[in-house]
Amino acid sequence: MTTTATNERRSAPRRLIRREMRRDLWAGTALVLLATLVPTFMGNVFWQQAMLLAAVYVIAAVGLDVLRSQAEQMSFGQGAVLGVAAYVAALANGVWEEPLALAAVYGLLAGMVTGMLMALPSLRVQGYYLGFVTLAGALALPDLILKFKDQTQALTGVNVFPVGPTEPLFGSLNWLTIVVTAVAVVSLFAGAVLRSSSLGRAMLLAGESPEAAVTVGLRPGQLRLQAFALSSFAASVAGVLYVGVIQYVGSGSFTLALSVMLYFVVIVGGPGKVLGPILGVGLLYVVPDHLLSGLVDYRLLIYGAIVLAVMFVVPEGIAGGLDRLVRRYLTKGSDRDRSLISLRPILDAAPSAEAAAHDGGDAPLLVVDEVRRSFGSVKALDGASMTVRRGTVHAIVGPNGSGKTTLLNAVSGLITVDSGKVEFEGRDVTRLAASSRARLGLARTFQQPRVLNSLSVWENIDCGRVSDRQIPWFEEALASYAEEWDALNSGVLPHGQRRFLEVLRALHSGPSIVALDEPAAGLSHAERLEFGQLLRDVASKTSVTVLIVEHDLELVWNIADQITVVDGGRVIASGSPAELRNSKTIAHLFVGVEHVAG
Ligand SMILES: Nc1ncnc2c1ncn2[C@@H]1O[C@H](COP(=O)(O)OP(=O)(O)OP(=O)(O)O)[C@@H](O)[C@H]1O
Repeated sequence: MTTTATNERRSAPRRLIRREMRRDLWAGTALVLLATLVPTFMGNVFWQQAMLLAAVYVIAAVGLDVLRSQAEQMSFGQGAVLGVAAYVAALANGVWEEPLALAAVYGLLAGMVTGMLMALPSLRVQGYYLGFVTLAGALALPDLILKFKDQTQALTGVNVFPVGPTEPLFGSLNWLTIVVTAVAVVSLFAGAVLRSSSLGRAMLLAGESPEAAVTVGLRPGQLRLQAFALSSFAASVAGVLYVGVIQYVGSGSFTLALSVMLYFVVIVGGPGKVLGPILGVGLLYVVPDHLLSGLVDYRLLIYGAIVLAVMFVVPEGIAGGLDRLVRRYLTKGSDRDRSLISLRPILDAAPSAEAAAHDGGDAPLLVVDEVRRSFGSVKALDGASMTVRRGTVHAIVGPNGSGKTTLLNAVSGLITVDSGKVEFEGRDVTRLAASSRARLGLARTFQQPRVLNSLSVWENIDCGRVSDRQIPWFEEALASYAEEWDALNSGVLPHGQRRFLEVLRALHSGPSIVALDEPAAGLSHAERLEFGQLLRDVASKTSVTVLIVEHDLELVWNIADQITVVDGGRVIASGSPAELRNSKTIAHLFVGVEHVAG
């Protein structure tokens, strides 16, 4: 068999930061430097402090953006994490009289613990439910500070005098200004590096489609916790720096309004964009609090109006809107002009000896034994059994609602079964999670291709690759397209090409079997013919077994070695197309089969 475990490094495009982010990173760096250093060198202490606080908010917003747009998690509690870190650092230095460095460490630890406590519910709930849980954290913090007023000195607040860091070095320039500015710039770069990394792509896939993520071996819960840890770290760093800038914390310092502002900063600024946090902080903090300082009591009202206006005009946020404009007017040519993707030349690169190679001899690759699964009173699988041989194209067919997709889900582990057994490569995987099955070589595609439009074609193919399994010649052939496909935006791919992309992604994980759910749905007649031949070649040239659920019987009859017919959750017939062609048992299920089979 060609699938091997190897530590060879892939010859994929390697870059620390995605090309299209670099311009924004330099612009963001320039904006941060200008905002903090111009008032500093002009000796304007008021604006110096205002801009340092804005930089602190940028740091927290970059972290929240990782959570919001990379991991697709909703948190309204970022202000509380920042607040706990700030409060503990202030208490440690101002009350317990610990040195500044140790106080900062206490603050960071307290913020991280708070963030991770808020993250735990993300293992069970997501979306708005998670948002509400984190909102409770943001609501509770001011009350908790008051409740423990003796310990928190809530009535007087805590003053901190970071003498060393605020000592002038040159004019108004001090270490605090240098550190806050540097950390804000570093946070922009760190966010961009994360987005460009395989970890960032894995987070994105797990956030947008947890189902697709587990089928390439990712663990979405773990990735969500990692995203929370990163964003909590950013908020905690921001909290500690907040104490240096404001030099005071009190019960009213970290109200819900702070969490709301940070969330809106991300949404209004442009989720997933380098410049988003900077533009968001500019519009939602600097404008209402300083440029319109007389209206500060109407802060929430101003936020609301700005959010509504921006969402109406540029739903993708200001940075997203700017990006669209730049693409439209400044980018020469477009992805639409490029040749799109193809599997054919890659499969044609197969060495001729490949077809015969199968580890494991004649032993079946996959055995499904008497599997049952009910949804309420519906018996989706009612004792279904099936044996899939290596290197074959094996089709599952049956009428609508007969249990085909459920059978595929039981095989790939996307659902648990009530009883019965699933064996893969001789191993009982019935109780194994989908991600673990994927790591063993069980790949999967979906009825609706799970393609991440914000990533390039190559990044989508390479998305969340977690094991070292690979088909060496396939990787070599694929790598020759890596540069070209890395420059191709997957958002422009038509439906049929998105299917190819999913198959490429599945094969890129070096599977023993690839399970495809209705791959021909939505394809034109010509595309179906091409796709059928490609699947045939996948089985014969890569030794990867193809398990396919399909309604298109013409396709099935033309490419399948074995067909399993499902009805009412049971397997009612199984055999080669020749064996099934004249079966009276199933003829009534497929009007026109004989005609199709010709
Ligand atoms: N998550 C679920 N909750 C409730 N019922 C479900 C669920 N998944 C499947 N079912 C039911 O189980 C039965 C089998 O569904 P399944 O999707 O496996 O059929 P199918 O053969 O793939 O159908 P189709 O060809 O229309 O895609 C159907 O009655 C369906 O309504």
